[in-house]
Amino acid sequence: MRMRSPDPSSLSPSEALLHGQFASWGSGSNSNNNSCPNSPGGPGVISPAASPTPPLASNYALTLTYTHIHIQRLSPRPGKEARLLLPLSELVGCSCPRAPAPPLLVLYWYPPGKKRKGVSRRRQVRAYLSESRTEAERWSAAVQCLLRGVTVTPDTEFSRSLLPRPRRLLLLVNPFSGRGQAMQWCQTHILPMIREANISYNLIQTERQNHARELIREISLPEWDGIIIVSGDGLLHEVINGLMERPDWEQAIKIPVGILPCGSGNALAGSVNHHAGYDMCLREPLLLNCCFLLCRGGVRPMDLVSVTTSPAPNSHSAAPRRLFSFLSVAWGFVSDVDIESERYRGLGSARFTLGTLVRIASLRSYKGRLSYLPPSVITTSPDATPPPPRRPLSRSITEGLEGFCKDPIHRTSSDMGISEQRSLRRGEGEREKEERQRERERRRQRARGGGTGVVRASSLAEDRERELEMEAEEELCSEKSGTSSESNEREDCNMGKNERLDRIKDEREDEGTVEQDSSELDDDDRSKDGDEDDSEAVLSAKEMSQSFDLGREAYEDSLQETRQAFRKNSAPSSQIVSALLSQPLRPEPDSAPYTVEDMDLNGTYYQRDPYPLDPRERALTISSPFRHSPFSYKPKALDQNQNASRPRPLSLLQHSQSNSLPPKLSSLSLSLSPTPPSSPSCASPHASAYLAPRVNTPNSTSPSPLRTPSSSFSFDIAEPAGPLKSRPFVSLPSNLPKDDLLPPLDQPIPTRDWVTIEGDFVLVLALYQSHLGADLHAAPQAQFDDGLIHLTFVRAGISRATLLRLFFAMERGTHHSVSSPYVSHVSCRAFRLQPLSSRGTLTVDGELVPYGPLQAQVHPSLSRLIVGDSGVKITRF
Ligand SMILES: Nc1ncnc2c1ncn2[C@@H]1O[C@H](COP(=O)(O)OP(=O)(O)OP(=O)(O)O)[C@@H](O)[C@H]1O
Repeated sequence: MRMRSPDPSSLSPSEALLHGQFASWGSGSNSNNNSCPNSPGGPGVISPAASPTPPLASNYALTLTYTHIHIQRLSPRPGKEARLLLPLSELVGCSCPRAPAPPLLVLYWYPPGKKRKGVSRRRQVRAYLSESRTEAERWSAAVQCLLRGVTVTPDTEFSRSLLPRPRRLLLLVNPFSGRGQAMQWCQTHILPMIREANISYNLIQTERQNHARELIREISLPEWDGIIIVSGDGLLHEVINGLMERPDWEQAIKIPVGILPCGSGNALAGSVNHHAGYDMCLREPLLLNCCFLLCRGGVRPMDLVSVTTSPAPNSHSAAPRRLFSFLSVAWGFVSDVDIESERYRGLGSARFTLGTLVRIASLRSYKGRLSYLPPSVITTSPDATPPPPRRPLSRSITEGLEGFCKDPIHRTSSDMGISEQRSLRRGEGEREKEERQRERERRRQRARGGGTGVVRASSLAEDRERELEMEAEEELCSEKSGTSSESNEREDCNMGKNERLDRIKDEREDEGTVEQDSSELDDDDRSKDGDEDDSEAVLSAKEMSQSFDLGREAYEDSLQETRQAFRKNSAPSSQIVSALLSQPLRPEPDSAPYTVEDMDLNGTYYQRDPYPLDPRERALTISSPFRHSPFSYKPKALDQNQNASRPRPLSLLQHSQSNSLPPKLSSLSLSLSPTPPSSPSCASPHASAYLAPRVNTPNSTSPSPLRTPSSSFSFDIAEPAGPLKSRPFVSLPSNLPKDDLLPPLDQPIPTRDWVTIEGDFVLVLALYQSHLGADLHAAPQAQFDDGLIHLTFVRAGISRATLLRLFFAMERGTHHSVSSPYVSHVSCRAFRLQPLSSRGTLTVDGELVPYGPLQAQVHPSLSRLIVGDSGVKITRF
């Protein structure tokens, strides 16, 4: 029992709404208990034969204020210790069971208790026996009035008639979500609490994909006070889109929606939990927190993002498709992990951790173009008159590049670490070198007059990252020095290290005179000599492979152990990763080292797998993504090995068969054209010549506008990574909110105010909630209704160690302090993503969408989310 001051007798009469005397019920001490006072029958099933007064009854004085119930034991042993202050904010409800039950005031209290990780609520039912039924009902009505936000004063005559009608909720349960526990948790946790909060409900189990979407399109909404999803985020995606497909979408989308987390990611539930001020938690503690907040009933506005995707390849219509998203758009690493980790679904949320490790071990990158509109730019419709010319608000990305970057947008990326110079053909090296020399001069002049400092910061971070990698290599070398058979590798290691040290030294010397220019110097040095560059790349690939190679057995053992650990307990990511990484990260003596096997004429490395994985997990490995074409290709077999024992949602089975590897790509470069390369035509049927890719053969130095017949270079809309969710075609209402910041998907975006980055990406993530999963605090600054899309993008070149650090830090939301020039976090109001790699996965709210150009715009506060008492703009439902 939690005894707290103040003394109820010290309350001023103006604070007290009610005061009365009660006797104990049940155990006699009325101490904490987790059973209903009417047990074993549960609330409202009281046996009249039950003894109302135990042998040693206690007496209590109860005082109700606006915020608390003060409980003072009068006998036996009155005194300071016999006081309890019960905050109304921790109650979900109260009741007065009907006759023939005794006249009881029953309080349903869910105080938060500290757990090893996060908060766990514990149900406590406290029952007090009143002198009369009228008195018990008066108290029950008073407490419920306060919980429902009814205005009361000390003069109010409390009765049931003051209470608004009980709330009615439609619960939609996906019985297959997460580990398939949704129905069980309904019985054990959700329905009992909802009943205690005096909420009436209808529960519908979904039977198939899109069932919820179809239901929501048809039902009469005024009958419901809220629609609650008992599942993962995917079912809410269906509900939101079902609401937006209704002719009355404007009212429909205002119906409060809530989520009770039973999925494996539970991103929105993680955000709700976080904004309520609770520590990160998973599984039942998270469910209890969210259910508690639902019963409290606070609602606040939530932004929705309108996403326009390319048409599905097999669809009749060639028109882009529009859908509404409440959570995220992901491309590359994040969507790959989401889709590929379906095979570990039995692990619950740990599937993402395992998926992350697997994907980090076989890292891929994707060529593409990302354009976004920063939030401070006030832009009207693209058709409207352009605003007066002013300096673009594209901050550091284009700053410092004026004059350097005339038309080819992809060069702007070099300032942020994309360093596309490294992928330039040798024939272009001289011209580039001269250009850079001139730019260096310009920068020197600018540096004398002050500058942004952004470039400098990036280069330092890059140095740090290189140093860290060298430290890792050094460790590896020193470990290897114990084994004589690997002396050649040791030499390689040292050579690579010395070369790099020299290079950093050179750069720093230059920095002594030119503060802001390190990234250019770095690039300059790198492109100094094509031969040197190549050999260094080979070395680097070798070093990197050594650093991160996991031997087959070690990996499989650790995987096995990790899986066992997962089964026992769905631990937070960091514990899981430690379990996995506690295995020595050394190559097995027998296993072939992870080396460059071959290099084709285009500079594409073919590598052996870092470890002979299950063929399903075999994937690409990047040696040194900036230097040459990043991809080497290993075909990925379809996942034949799904666990058939457990019924699975159709979409999950489909996802699990995704064949999402990028194809073998020769080194690509884009022909340059004066036309702003911001149209997504690369993947549209109306592809423009300026984006036509060309093959970089040794003899082809000039861009060819013609398409190559090679299928791997086809930029027509590619097959999606896996079969897409079959959505019945529903024509959207014509008066949906317009994406006034965006032109149609097949037209170029405005050049003014937009920022475009082109290059090789490891991931692009657009998030509008604070969490990407219940334990991934990926956008700490995000609010439900901030009117912003929070973009994180990671460019190729990032080391695996840094990427892992980034995800670790994301658990605590501290990843913005992970300094790497390859990682960027920006906010925007609209963006366009144009994948230039012909294969990959794109997800919206974790659901697969057609792979191809996609664009999105935020629509602030379009919907309403049940969040409990957190936040300021709360109305009750
Ligand atoms: N009864 C059902 N049978 C098959 N599929 C269903 C059923 N109900 C819902 N679905 C679909 O299952 C997919 C996954 O659902 P959901 O996202 O809610 O769970 P999850 O994937 O376990 O959770 P999370 O997204 O948090 O990982 C959704 O695309 C949804 O449309």
